[in-house]
Amino acid sequence: MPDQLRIAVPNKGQLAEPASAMLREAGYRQRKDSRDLVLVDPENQTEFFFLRPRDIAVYVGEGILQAGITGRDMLLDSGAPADEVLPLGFGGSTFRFAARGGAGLKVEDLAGKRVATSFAGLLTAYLEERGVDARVIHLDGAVESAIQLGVADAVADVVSTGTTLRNAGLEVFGDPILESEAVVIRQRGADDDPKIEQLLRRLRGVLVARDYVMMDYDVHAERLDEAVALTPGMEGPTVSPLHREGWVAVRAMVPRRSAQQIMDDLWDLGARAILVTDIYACRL
Ligand SMILES: Nc1ncnc2c1ncn2[C@@H]1O[C@H](COP(=O)(O)OP(=O)(O)OP(=O)(O)O)[C@@H](O)[C@H]1O
Ligand SMILES: O=P(O)(O)OC[C@H]1O[C@H](OP(=O)(O)OP(=O)(O)O)[C@H](O)[C@@H]1O
Ligand SMILES: [Mg+2]
Repeated sequence: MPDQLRIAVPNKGQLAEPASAMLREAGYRQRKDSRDLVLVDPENQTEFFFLRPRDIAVYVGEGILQAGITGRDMLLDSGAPADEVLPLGFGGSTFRFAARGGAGLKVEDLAGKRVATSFAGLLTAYLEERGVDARVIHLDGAVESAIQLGVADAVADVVSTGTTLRNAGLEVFGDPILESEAVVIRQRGADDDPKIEQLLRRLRGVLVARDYVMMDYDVHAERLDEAVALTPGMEGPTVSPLHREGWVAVRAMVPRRSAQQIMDDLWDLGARAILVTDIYACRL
């Protein structure tokens, strides 16, 4: 098919499940068997290729696949000619230096030392920028063991909760090298593509539906300005007349995480019949 969209999705690891869940929420078919390598979604004229997250930037950078989901850290580490076009709000992690607890290292102290990492591209660029001449030891994973096993003096690794580091008796030092999360990537300089625009609009819709709720309430017209200040909505709330003298009904989207506080504040203003509902999907 000529305008079939080809999209790369992580096949395993931390991003695989949440990436597929998000695409499913956006109305795309996703694989049922985690060993499937390709899934055709004829309704959306889209083919999904399940690939190692580390390889996704390579396929997209070469222009073989038109977009992909991977980690920002993996995109930058690859050096592939691809750019981030939409952050997706999951797979959040920080790329950081760590060493034995109490070692008291600073980044400048790494000169002449060995630093193990599975992100050699990112680490080398960071050390070069700061003029620190350290030896980068490239490992595939489980980097936290490198110090105890004596292959490195420090590591640079992905930290999420910090549990893995703690269990290995390591402590972070220096500023975070990179804040990462899952992102949609496209080939650098790729032409606009209506199918990609549609994919991005759908994913943005999922992000909004996850982060916002719809709030409805009734309030006395005299307190409307104060109420609207609490619930400004995206482009101003909908205000409709109520079949009750002096009262209006208001409807606005509010951030999910502050919904309870906003309800309390509206209540204190005299608002009543305050209802919160989930947004199933949206295009803003
Ligand atoms: N514990 C974590 N929490 C959140 N995100 C993480 C975590 N570990 C890794 N990530 C992020 O997920 C992305 C993919 O990493 P992941 O660990 O799944 O791949 P991998 O190391 O190549 O695969 P595997 O660990 O299965 O060998 C990266 O962008 C990384 O920053
Ligand atoms: O801070 P935490 O919540 O403990 O998470 C961080 C750990 O998660 C990832 O490991 P993964 O399970 O992907 O194994 P890997 O090192 O083989 O990639 C990452 O490489 C860290 O080791
Ligand atoms: Mg990993």
